[in-house]
Amino acid sequence: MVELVSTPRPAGVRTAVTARNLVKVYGRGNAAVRALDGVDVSFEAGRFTAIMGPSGSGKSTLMHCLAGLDAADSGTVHLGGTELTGRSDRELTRLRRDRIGFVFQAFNLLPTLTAEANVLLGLELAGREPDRAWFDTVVAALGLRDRLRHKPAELSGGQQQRVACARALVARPDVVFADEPTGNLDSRAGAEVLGFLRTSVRDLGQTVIMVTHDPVAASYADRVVLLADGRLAGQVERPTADSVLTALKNLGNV
Ligand SMILES: Nc1ncnc2c1ncn2[C@@H]1O[C@H](COP(=O)(O)OP(=O)(O)OP(=O)(O)O)[C@@H](O)[C@H]1O
Repeated sequence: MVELVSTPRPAGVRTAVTARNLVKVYGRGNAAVRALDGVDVSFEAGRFTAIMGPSGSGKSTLMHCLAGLDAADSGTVHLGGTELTGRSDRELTRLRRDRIGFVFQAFNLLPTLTAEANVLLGLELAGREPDRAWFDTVVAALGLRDRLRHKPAELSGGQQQRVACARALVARPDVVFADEPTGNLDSRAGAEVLGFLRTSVRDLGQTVIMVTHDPVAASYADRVVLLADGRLAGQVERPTADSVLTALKNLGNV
């Protein structure tokens, strides 16, 4: 284990997502890869956690299993008090729709819809009425008020990712999963998106779990969880870009 700084958990901290002894194997026989090799990890509600590790260490696989996008071979995942493991695709689709927000590297906006329609699409598909006051809060926090009538092609990459963040938050999900959210952005636009994710945790009480390769991006989080070879390899509390880089170097892979 590297840089394992443990801080006492304040009383009353809720756990948003928990994985226990998670195992995921791709392929069979000699070609089998243990992408997750018994991962035990918890993510506290109301905190911003980054998942880091070398290429191939299992970050995406872990995130997909935590978010109910992929099924582990064994072990359990709980979203709050709800067990995700063993559920049908239909139940998982509903759980994701109702309780999880996603921000992907490639934005994944619908090109024919305006920014506003993209933000509200998930609620519409779920048959839920938007809370207009909350919509306004999220749109204002992301600086999107004068961009709502634009289509994605008329927006910069940073603006498109801010629309994706608004779409993730507008349904007040239990947790937002962000997969390399700044991977397609320049450093200024990336800093804006990370600053917003940080604000959504601090001011709006959101829970964010982000996969990233970038120690600077990880420094916006409250905690960094490190993976190596499909296993938990340590964590860094109150990370800085330097402390994250040191922790990664101590894994022997940078
Ligand atoms: N669909 C798949 N079929 C076979 N092997 C896979 C599949 N998906 C992932 N793997 C393997 O599982 C391991 C973990 O992959 P994963 O994508 O979770 O790592 P990662 O840490 O997200 O990597 P990166 O930082 O490069 O995106 C790797 O060895 C990868 O080659």
